[in-house]
Amino acid sequence: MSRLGVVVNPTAGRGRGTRVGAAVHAALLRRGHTVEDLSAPSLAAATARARHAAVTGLDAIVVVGGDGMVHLGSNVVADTELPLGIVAGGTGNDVARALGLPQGDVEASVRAIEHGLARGGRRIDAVSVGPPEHSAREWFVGVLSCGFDAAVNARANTMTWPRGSARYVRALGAELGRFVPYGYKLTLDDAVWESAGTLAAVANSPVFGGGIRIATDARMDDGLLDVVVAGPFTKAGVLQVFPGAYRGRHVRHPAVQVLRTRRILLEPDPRLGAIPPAAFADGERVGPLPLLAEVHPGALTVLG
Ligand SMILES: Nc1ncnc2c1ncn2[C@@H]1O[C@H](COP(=O)(O)OP(=O)(O)OP(=O)(O)O)[C@@H](O)[C@H]1O
Repeated sequence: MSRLGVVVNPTAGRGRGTRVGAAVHAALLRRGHTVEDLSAPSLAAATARARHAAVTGLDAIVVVGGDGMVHLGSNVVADTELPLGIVAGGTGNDVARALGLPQGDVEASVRAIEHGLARGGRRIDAVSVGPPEHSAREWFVGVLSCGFDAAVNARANTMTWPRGSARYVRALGAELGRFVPYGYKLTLDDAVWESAGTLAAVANSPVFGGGIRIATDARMDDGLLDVVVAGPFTKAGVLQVFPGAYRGRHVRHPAVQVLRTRRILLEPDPRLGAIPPAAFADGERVGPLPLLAEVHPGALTVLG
């Protein structure tokens, strides 16, 4: 039987988090595990609690929620031997989906976690990111983006209505009205991409934004990042290409390129276009460019 630190996001899945969290606790206790509740009123407070508990001899950290909770868990256990269990109960479960983990099914998630505890878990890549001039880094496991979608995400976070995906549609309309192409300089292992552009996404996993297949060939255990860049679309072009991205069709567009690298320096280039929006990774705000991101092969152990 294991000693598990469980972090629940009460707001995940449109407010269903508390109920799902209670079901996870009950299921783990029923199966004889010791459960330590590490949930807190905010993401930052929950991260701090989980970090503190991680050094007290837990067998795993288990997060309950969406991609934001996977982000939290990754930032606690990446580059350590402590494994991460995921009970996917968010509105966006892109990382769980990419890993083939159950979604919205507590019993199946608990079985997957126990399977991982018994078999030792699965190693996947994690990505460190931070300002190039400082050594401070945070981790992500899904996709980092500093393109148009990041501007939409930031705008949606300032809105209180409507709820769910309708909020993103409203934010998209608002951002499209003021959209001008951004100026980028991206320095990869073997190439430099300097261009006006609409999209710059650094993908460790193939899907983000609640099902957008941004980097169809990205693998979470290949030691590589798939960098998806798109040239300067018009507003009409954005509207034309965006819906196809849910099926990964955008990569066929001549203005879209997919590059591969282990390390990438993302910088604004004001000569080429507007300052790109602050980056989001796993749906959480990271910060403005410049940013340096680097993949760490096998740095995260996931149960399941
Ligand atoms: N007590 C809390 N613990 C953790 N995260 C919280 C808490 N309260 C609010 N949040 C917020 O919840 C967001 C993450 O939600 P998560 O990804 O787990 O679920 P979700 O339903 O998929 O969310 P969304 O679709 O809104 O991104 C974070 O941005 C975080 O700031």
